[in-house]
Amino acid sequence: MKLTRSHLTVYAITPPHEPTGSALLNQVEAAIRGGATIIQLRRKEIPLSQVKEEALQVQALCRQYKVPFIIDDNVALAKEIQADGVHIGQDDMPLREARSILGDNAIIGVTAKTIAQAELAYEEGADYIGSGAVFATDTKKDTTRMSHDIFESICRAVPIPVVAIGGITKDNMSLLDGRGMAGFAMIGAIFNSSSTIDEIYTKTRQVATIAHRLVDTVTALTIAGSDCSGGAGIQADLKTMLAHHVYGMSAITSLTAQNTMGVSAISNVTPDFMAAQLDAIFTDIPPKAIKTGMLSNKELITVIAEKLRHYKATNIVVDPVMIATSGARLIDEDAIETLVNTLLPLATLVTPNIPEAETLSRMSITCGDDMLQAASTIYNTYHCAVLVKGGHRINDANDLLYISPNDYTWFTGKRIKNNNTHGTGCTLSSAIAANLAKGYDIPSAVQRAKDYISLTLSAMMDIGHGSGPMDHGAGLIHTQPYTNQ
Ligand SMILES: Nc1ncnc2c1ncn2[C@@H]1O[C@H](COP(=O)(O)OP(=O)(O)OP(=O)(O)O)[C@@H](O)[C@H]1O
Ligand SMILES: Cc1ncc(CO)c(N)n1
Ligand SMILES: [Mg+2]
Repeated sequence: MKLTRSHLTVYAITPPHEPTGSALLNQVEAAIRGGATIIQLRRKEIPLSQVKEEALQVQALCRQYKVPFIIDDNVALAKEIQADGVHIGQDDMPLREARSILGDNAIIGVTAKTIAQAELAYEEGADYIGSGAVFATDTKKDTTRMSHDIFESICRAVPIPVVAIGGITKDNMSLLDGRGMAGFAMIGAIFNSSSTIDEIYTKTRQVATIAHRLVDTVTALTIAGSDCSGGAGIQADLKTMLAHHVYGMSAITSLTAQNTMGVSAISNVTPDFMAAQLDAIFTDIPPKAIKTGMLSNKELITVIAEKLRHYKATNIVVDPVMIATSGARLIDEDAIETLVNTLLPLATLVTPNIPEAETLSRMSITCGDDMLQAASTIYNTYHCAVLVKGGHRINDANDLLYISPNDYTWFTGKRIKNNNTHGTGCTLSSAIAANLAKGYDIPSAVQRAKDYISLTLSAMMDIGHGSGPMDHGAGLIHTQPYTNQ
């Protein structure tokens, strides 16, 4: 079987001896049904005669589910039963010898703890690398823990996929976000001799959901204006998506000549050109989430709404941009009705700041209770979740997420004493879209976006003569373990 990168996402390794017999087979099957993408038989504490019998049984199961079957260390056994491949450590049979025995079609994985070992393994024809221990582990007593920076350097050093191994659990996997791994090799996070089959299935589902979120390339699209100074608009959006390891694309609605002092000119694209941009994107690289920002006129809004319906776009975050931080109007007065009537019905979430929420709810907002009332009105009118941002007028950092009348949450953020807040709204909404693209639910996506914007503001970057932009790179998400899964 030819190895693909996605085979390595959920790498389930059997425990060294327990369980055995049918219990082992039942647990392996539950793991595969739960989302294991590759199985390794690693039975360090079982007599060789029994391992062969087990290997044939587990192999048959893997063949049934079309999941690669790898044997740990034992090249001869892998050859004898024609397993899909082997995994060899630095002290096992040399790679070239294993390759000469198993042939070019076998999958050969190699453990590497340094860049040099990884590079050598790649040069000698390894199909993937296993590297760690990325967390403290009790499975291999002699193994030392590897820093995540070293692990990332190994991932970046070779073009073949690298699997993280060592002490991985559903609770710590996200700490490796952005490190470049192709998957997670796990033993105890999946298998346990005292677990029921349902428990194995559930545990595997949990780690598989997180693993896919962390390793799959997800795409997101921003449909917004260009801010030539880079602080807001699609520039802020694309930097934010990159920081979340999401592949960002952009359909530009307007060009603005803008900097930290204000907006001096605006040139809108034509509806036909907007349609062409959206067709180009959706017919080739469908986005998993959409963020809309500056939408200056009703003609553009109409064509955007039509195309989002046509392509059945999902995870649509509408940032109802009306006035720039510098005070410039970014939407025609007569376009607001089109925005609320044609786009908000498609929205997963709308993210107004205080003035925008006042416009959408037709009420003034001077306190937290007003924010709640306005959110409720917007929800009842447009039937989408609402995030009313505390922003510059109420409390700067406490936002209200209103999902339904009985489901609303205050997201408090520490007020960061930084006058450079150009593009905070754009950044927050595109961070939410990036997290929705990665599979997070709305509350988790909002929390992670708040975490992110706190990092970009705390960097205290200070450029431009006016209210400057944030440092989007400061929030590179692997520099900060996220509080929620
Ligand atoms: N000084 C600050 N400290 C911490 N968080 C902040 C600060 N200022 C804004 N935020 C947060 O940034 C996010 C964007 O809110 P804001 O009200 O700035 O949106 P906006 O007015 O739409 O921004 P923009 O000017 O980019 O359109 C919100 O989560 C808000 O709580
Ligand atoms: C292009 C653009 N979009 C959105 C905003 C809102 O900050 C801005 N200032 N510029
Ligand atoms: Mg805004």
